[in-house]
Amino acid sequence: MSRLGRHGVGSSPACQESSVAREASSSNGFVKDFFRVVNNGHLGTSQKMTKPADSRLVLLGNPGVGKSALVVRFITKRFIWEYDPTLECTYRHTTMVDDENVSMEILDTAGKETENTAATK
Ligand SMILES: Nc1nc2c(ncn2[C@@H]2O[C@H](COP(=O)(O)OP(=O)(O)OP(=O)(O)O)[C@@H](O)[C@H]2O)c(=O)[nH]1
Repeated sequence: MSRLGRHGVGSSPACQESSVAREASSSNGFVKDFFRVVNNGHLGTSQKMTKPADSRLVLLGNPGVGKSALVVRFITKRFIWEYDPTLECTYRHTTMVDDENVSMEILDTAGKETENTAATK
C-alpha cells in the first residue's frame, strides 16, 4: 500500500504535528504517515503562519475506544479500520456553521496517556 493511500485520504484537511508528536514520531510510523497523508506531502512551516483557530477541541479516552477513527471520519468522511495507537496529533479543519466559516483545532490525544493519568488519580 502506498503511504499516501494509508487511509485513503489524498489531500486537505491540514494536520499539524504537535511538539509531543514530533518528538515521538520517529518511533511511530503512523503519526508520520498520517501527517503526510493529510498534508498531502506539504508538511512545513506554512502551518505555523495560520491564524489561531476559532474553536479548540480535545479528544480524551481510553486506548482503542475510537478517538482517531471519530476525528478522521469527521474530517475526511472516511473510516479507519486498522488500529495503530496514536501518540498525539493536532488537526486543523474549517467547516461551515450557520453559513459562517469556522476554523477548529482538534487535539487527538494518546489513549495510553489518558489511561496512565487516570490511573494515578
Ligand atoms: N466496529 C467499530 N469499530 C470502531 C469504531 N470506532 C473505532 N473502531 C475501531 O477501533 C479501533 C481503534 O480505533 P482508534 O480510533 O484508533 O482508537 P483510539 O481511541 O484513537 O486509540 P488510541 O490511539 O490508542 O488512543 C480501530 O480498529 C477502529 O477501526 C466503531 O464505531 N465501530
